[in-house]
Amino acid sequence: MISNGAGAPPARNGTPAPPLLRKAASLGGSYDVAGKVMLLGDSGVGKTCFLIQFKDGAFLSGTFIATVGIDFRNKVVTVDGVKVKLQIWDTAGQERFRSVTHAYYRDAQALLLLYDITSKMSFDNIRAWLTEIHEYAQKDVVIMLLGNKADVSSERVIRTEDGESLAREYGVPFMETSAKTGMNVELAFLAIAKELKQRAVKQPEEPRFQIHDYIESQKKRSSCCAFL
Ligand SMILES: Nc1nc2c(ncn2[C@@H]2O[C@H](COP(=O)(O)OP(=O)(O)OP(=O)(O)O)[C@@H](O)[C@H]2O)c(=O)[nH]1
Ligand SMILES: [Mg+2]
Repeated sequence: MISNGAGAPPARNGTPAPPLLRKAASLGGSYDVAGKVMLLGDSGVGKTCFLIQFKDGAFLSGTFIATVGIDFRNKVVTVDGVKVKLQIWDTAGQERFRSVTHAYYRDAQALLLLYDITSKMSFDNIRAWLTEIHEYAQKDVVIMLLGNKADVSSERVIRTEDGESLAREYGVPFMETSAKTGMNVELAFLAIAKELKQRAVKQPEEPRFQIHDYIESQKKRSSCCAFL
């Protein structure tokens, strides 16, 4: 069994606890595993709304207030009986804050890279974001590509297939999301939590968690686009 974080986790089968798990326990608090997730993508794609939808189940409509610099929220999710504390960093998409956010890439275990399905520019900039990620993030960082604002089908300019093929090219999982309706928002974070949990507490006989397969089997698809 895994400790609730109040003390050192017990050794399983005589093997010491993996580093992520040990670190979480030594920090105290009621969780078993901790990990840092960063939200990335152009200004206005919906990163802050995506985080608020996950954290509070609410949608920030009305005037768009661009994030200044960087901010974070914590949320603990339970996956397969293990409590995973996600420290979610919400970055500013505006170019002038780029040097501030670069400094945070190195510490992140997972990156959620968003574009807006109603903005071609935000989609075209994904390649540049991936170049930055490869430059500044850890080699084994988990990356997920998300096409946000899937609720606005009337203004869609990026087809689902375009997102899928870009994700395939870079070997990253993909889905369309909506910070407004909540579509696939929780799933994105749960998939990350499952991956982090597996990395921290995987038993030798346990099959490796396949994030691509998990997302493909769980994701909801937006019903639209037949006309595109
Ligand atoms: N319809 C719809 N609108 C959204 C969605 N997500 C965000 N928005 C709207 O898009 C605008 C920008 O959202 P933010 O979450 O502030 O964008 P951001 O990516 O955090 O932008 P920066 O902080 O500048 O990087 C706001 O007006 C939101 O209400 C969505 O899924 N659907
Ligand atoms: Mg923001």
